Amino acid sequence: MTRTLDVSLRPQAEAPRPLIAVDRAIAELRRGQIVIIVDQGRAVALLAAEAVAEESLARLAALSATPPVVLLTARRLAALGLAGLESGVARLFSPSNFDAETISILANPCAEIEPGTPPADFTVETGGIQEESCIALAKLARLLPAAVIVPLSESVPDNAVIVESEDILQHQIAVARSLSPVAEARVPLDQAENVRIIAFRPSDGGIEHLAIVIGDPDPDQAVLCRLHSECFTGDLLGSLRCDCGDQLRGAIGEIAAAGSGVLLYLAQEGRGIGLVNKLRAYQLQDAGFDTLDANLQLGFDDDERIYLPAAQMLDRLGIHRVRLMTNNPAKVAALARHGIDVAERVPHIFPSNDHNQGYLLTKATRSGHLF
Ligand SMILES: Nc1nc2c(ncn2[C@@H]2O[C@H](COP(=O)(O)OP(=O)(O)OP(=O)(O)O)[C@@H](O)[C@H]2O)c(=O)[nH]1
Ligand SMILES: [Zn+2]
Repeated sequence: MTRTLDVSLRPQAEAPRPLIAVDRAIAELRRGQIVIIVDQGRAVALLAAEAVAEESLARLAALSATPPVVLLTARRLAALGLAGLESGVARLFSPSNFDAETISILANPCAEIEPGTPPADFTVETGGIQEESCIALAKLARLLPAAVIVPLSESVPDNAVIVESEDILQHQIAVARSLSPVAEARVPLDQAENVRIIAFRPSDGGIEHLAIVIGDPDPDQAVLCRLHSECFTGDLLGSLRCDCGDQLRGAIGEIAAAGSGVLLYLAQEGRGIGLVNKLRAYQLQDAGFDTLDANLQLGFDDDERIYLPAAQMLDRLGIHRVRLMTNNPAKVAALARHGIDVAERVPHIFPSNDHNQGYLLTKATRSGHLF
């Protein structure tokens, strides 16, 4: 007798305090507000570089006896041709103090201002845990990974959100672990009639991921499975810059033809950098960078995704062994690390077009994708 997936929906668990604090900090940062980050009792006031204007920079500077420090990733520093750091986050000091325009040039290769040469008289230091958590927060907020901080020497501004470094650095993992199914509905698709969509919500109030369950997968067998990272442009608009639309519809068709399986629709737009940053990466690609170098120019790693959310969803669905449809060996390795047995990698290749040939070639030659 075959078993069927048994998903019990539960009321949403109350979020632990650190998850709430980080979620609030993300929202504040996205609104261009100052957030306080505390590490071992030391507090800094933080603004996302993207949100810096003369006015907000002056508000930040007024909170401290020492001038603002710009934080950039080692990737962005290298892209700017400034003396390097192997990895991690750099603290930049300027004897002439930073103005908003300089910060924009430093943070954003797509800045709408005349891209002058950034002043060369910076001092660069390696940042620690606190600085890394500041950049991690900007990334969680799907902003550019660049920030401005001051050590807090005045009292904390009214209503400021205060968050611990450690809570920021643990956030992605804590959020993934908190994912649980909150809604389920039957949604017949043109390629597959017997389909259920199950929404998984994290307890921090963040974005949901979806499991698209096709047919009745038997959890005692290796389940045919696709992990699909959200791509607004490819999935919804049929963009020719990538292969995502074909891969999404192709996976649904192949799973339906095989009888059953699961597609996880993961909220990881732009390999985890968010839609706005992906559009910036496209602008850089039109200026000659490939898909990986465009990420690095923006200060990101080439791929910012983690697969704990996917493993957690599979676990909640009672699926522990899969046949994974992917060309990306890193996905196979990541799922295995998180305790899912990948019995087989099933290639998931579609024809290229004039617009995505370079993109696919880069994936094959530089990202280890197997075509
Ligand atoms: N940052 C960035 N993301 C992109 C770009 N083009 C597509 N994406 C995103 O990449 C994700 C899809 O990942 P891919 O690298 O195409 O493929 P994969 O998921 O690693 O591997 P497969 O399982 O073989 O498809 C989606 O989230 C897209 O939004 C780009 O130029 N820059
Ligand atoms: Zn895409």
